[in-house]
Amino acid sequence: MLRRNRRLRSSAAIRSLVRETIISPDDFLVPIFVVEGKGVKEEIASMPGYYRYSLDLLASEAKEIWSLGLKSVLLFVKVPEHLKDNSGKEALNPNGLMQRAIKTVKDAVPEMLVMTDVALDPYSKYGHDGIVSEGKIINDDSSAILAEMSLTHAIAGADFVAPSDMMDGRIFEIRTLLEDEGFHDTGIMSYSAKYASAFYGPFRDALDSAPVDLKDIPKDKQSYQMDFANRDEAIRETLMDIEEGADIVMVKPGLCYLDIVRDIRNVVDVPVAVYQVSGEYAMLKAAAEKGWLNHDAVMMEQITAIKRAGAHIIASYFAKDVVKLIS
Ligand SMILES: NCc1[nH]cc(CCC(=O)O)c1CC(=O)O
Ligand SMILES: [Mg+2]
Repeated sequence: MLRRNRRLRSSAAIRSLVRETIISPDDFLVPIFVVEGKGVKEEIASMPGYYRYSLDLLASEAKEIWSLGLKSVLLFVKVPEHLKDNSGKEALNPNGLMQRAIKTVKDAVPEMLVMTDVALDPYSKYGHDGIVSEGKIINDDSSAILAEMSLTHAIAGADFVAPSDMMDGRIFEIRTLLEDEGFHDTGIMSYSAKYASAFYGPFRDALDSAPVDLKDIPKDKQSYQMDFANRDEAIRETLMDIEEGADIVMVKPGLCYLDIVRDIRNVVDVPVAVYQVSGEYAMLKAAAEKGWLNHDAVMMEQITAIKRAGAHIIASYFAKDVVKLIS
């Protein structure tokens, strides 16, 4: 007898009854960009509708995010030029912008889950995620600094640190130092399979954190972020991070890496996060502004695809747009 699959598509009611992937506010991690100053809410030119906030406005933004039913934020800072060097000194400042941002969000919304980006690029005069010496990013020295940086975040009250640097062994370094210092409850969301992607452009504009064009300074991050041609390598990277103590693992970017998301989801027993990055956000905003794509329809299709591929958690600049649409 003919199987009539269309019976399960014949009405909105049956389609919603059999729908396999449902989007909820609890799926999202909301990235927030923080800057020094007062009363600052500045739009990022390449990310229409996304802003950098000074601490006084960060508090109200956190409250607004919470009021929308979003419970988790991922903090990033734009560090003043004069504080950037090749040592990560400012990253370790207990009264640094990130450390103050953590306290600001926690004071404003104590129940908010606060995660923090851990990498040196915003603090680096060279725009790299680690210490640069003789044309190389020095892995072990950078990992040690990143562990100290994570500790300052934990002391400031971060619930999770999110190392986005891709140094080998940094998860072990971070976990060991947090345990030694008694921060048994501070989690690690590791950017485990992070690719050397061209989709980070708008983010680097937002934080002024791109690699500089100087002699003996690598022009890109390909010696530490992964080659986008590689698939099996992502499993090795991810299993290593779990072994070293990661509580959550991440694939990044999102849309062009859904095969990786599914591969990882099939082999791990920890939550899988996916970062729908700034370039993915900018693409849709630009096409929608041109009237070439239906913003909300494509946004929901992209977010659903990322979750369908296996993401438990989606870091997305669309988070507020989505929850306003689905509530
Ligand atoms: N290491 C810092 C970091 N953390 C998240 C992103 C990109 C996020 C985005 O593009 O939305 C980057 C930029 C980079 O690695 O160069
Ligand atoms: Mg790794």
